Amino acid sequence: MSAVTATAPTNEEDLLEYSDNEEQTQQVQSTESNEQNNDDDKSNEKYVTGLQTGFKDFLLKPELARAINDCGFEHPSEVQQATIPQSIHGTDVLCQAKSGLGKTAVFVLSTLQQIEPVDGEISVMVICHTRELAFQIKNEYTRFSKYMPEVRTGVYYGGVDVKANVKEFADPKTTPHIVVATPGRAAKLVRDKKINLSKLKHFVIDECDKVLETLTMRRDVQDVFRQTPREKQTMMFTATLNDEIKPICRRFLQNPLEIFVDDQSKLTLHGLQQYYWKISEEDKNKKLAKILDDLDFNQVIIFVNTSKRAQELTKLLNISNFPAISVNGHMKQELRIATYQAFKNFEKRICVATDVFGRGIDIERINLAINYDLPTESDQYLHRVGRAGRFGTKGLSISFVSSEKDDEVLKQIQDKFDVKMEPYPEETGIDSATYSNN
Ligand SMILES: Nc1ncnc2c1ncn2[C@@H]1O[C@H](COP(=O)(O)OP(=O)(O)OP(=O)(O)O)[C@@H](O)[C@H]1O
Repeated sequence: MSAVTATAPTNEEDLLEYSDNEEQTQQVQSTESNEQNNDDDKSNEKYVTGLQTGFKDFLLKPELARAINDCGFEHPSEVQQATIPQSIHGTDVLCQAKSGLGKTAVFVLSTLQQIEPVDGEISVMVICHTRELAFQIKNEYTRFSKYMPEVRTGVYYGGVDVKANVKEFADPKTTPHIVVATPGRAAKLVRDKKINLSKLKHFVIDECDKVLETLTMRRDVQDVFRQTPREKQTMMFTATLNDEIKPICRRFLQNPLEIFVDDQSKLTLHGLQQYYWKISEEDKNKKLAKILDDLDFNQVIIFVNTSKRAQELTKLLNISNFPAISVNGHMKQELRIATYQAFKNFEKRICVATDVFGRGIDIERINLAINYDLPTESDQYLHRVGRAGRFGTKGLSISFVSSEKDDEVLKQIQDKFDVKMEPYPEETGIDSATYSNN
């Protein structure tokens, strides 16, 4: 991980001039500014650096310090150490750091540290790409603002009646100080003039590469961003950030602290064993059943590429006595959130999901991620398998490879992230001690 401070001037016009085909080149004046971050390069194997910085060194509000303690966080992770000292003072941030090492806490703690809640004023806006992730981030705010009862956080996403949202924003006593939203719903509320962002102080985009790469989402975010004051803190986070998307991110930022993982191999999760299994499409169900029978997993997430396949596979698993649930885009919104919650609460151990669950979702007990369908691009693979092995824990991923296209993607994954995936050892199996955290 390397950190640089960058001068990336932006103004409202810059954003208005956006063109989707436009490639912007930023003149970045970068200086290696943070020795601690340079040291991190060498200790990348560890998720907490040897410096043993404690959360108390950040001099956070006592209410926050107590909540952190209640969460059982002992030491800040590498990315938290590299980012929080500046982000709590209002510096803009563009941060890439590997999956599961606590990027969420960076913006949740930084914004809660700085917030001075005023009735009727929205201070913080967090945008992310899926409804489940918005819901999860809202819960993180609830967890960390436990001792700040005056702070209200609300979550807003499509698929639910907008009227209830509008009612909340109409009354200063119920208007949230912190809004967590998906781009479409946030833009709708802004376009219909139902929310007032003129007092906004912090703007956060989680999974920023995904949000800004997808044209509809990017347009929605721009519409929302334009309604916010120029003077504010903007922070962006992701595990994957390519060179095409960086300049687009920078357009929203002013003099940001930038943390990048220059060497993609460092994105590999060290606690995660990764296997592939070359099989035909027809054999997938049989082999999946074998894995579920043979392995001693805690919770498993099985990724497929379409909602229809998710539904069919879930049905089949249930018929075969593997009690499974599914989260996919073909479900009613309330059921999607309820299912996410049930899985998070360990009520079911097997979840079949599309990429709705492919990024950001944090379920502690998942120690097995299966790509029943391999994703079509390598970055998405990294996000998916990162659902297992959270925060330096052990985990296992198995990816079915069943077409020429899959072969290509497998090669890209191994080259890009410099990871040597082994064929799944069907005969010998895998010692559960190597992927189980019990
Ligand atoms: N300092 C810490 N000590 C212990 N646990 C932590 C700490 N920071 C974060 N965690 C926990 O680690 C898990 C992963 O954090 P989080 O979801 O923020 O990761 P992330 O970096 O956003 O990952 P992704 O890129 O997959 O979205 C969460 O369960 C979180 O509560």
